[in-house]
Amino acid sequence: MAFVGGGNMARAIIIGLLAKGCPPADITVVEMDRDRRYALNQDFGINVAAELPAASLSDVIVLAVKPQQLRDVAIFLGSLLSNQLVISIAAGVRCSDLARWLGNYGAVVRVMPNTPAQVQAGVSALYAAPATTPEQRHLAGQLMSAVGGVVWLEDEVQMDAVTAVSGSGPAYVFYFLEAMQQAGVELGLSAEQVRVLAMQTFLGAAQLALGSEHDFATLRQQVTSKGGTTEQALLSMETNHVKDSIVQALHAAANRSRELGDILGNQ
Ligand SMILES: NC(=O)C1=CN([C@@H]2O[C@H](COP(=O)(O)OP(=O)(O)OC[C@H]3O[C@@H](n4cnc5c(N)ncnc54)[C@H](O)[C@@H]3O)[C@@H](O)[C@H]2O)C=CC1
Ligand SMILES: O=C(O)[C@@H]1CCC=N1
Repeated sequence: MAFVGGGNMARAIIIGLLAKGCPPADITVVEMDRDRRYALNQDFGINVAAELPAASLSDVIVLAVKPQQLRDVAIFLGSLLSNQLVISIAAGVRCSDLARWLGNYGAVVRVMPNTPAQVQAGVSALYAAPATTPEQRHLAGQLMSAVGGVVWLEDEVQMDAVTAVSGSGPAYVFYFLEAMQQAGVELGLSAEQVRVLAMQTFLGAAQLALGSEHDFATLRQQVTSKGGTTEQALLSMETNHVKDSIVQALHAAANRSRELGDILGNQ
């Protein structure tokens, strides 16, 4: 398989694939930045190249450049395609626009992964363009399930919501962890102590929810003793409209995904 663009997200998927046992020789990355290219080769022993034709030798080509860089890449790549599956992980960009840029090439699957792919704990949503074959859909699902969970979408419009929830999601978790670390330090713990406490709390809570039949609200109530400490924390969050802010933030992310699709699709 080949990746076009060897930045943060491609790197995360590649690390996950290698840890899963994918041979380094099976991965090629086309990366235009010389330092990044060199680092990818040094760190992982994978094939690297500066020019797009190297990617067209692969059966699966994952487009992992920024959404704003995708059109130029696709226009060039289109003339090099024969029968490959093209996967795009770019936020916002719709399958129909990508297929058009590729020269009306329909074997396109749109994927929204996230960076925990690096530790095979990612989650990806996939949407296959109508012209893809069952084998191509299977291949895309296989690739992404090597680095985490997979959810297929019937309606591409849902990709904006997925991007807001799980694509950007790890950043919200880290933001919350940063806040917990700041507070923990202010309250007298060392940064390292809070790091462990906060991380394990997130992991443990997610694992608890995963194995539970209860909804999130019930699990929250199970922590919240009447007249206790959690009640005060949650009261403070309610007073400060924390939940509303988070809801608004996800709407802003989904809006941006839609907007990127509109702007870039009009080019
Ligand atoms: N970072 C994340 O958590 C996620 C990112 N995505 C999507 O993944 C894509 C990549 O995002 P990041 O990895 O964060 O960006 P990034 O900026 O770290 O990586 C993009 C890479 O593409 C390279 N590049 C640009 N034009 C190129 C060309 N013509 N040929 C070869 N290489 C080229 C750049 O040098 C850079 O290394 C974006 O479209 C983004 O929407 C999707 C899900 C999550
Ligand atoms: O921030 C972004 O645009 C990309 C897409 C989802 C996560 N990172």
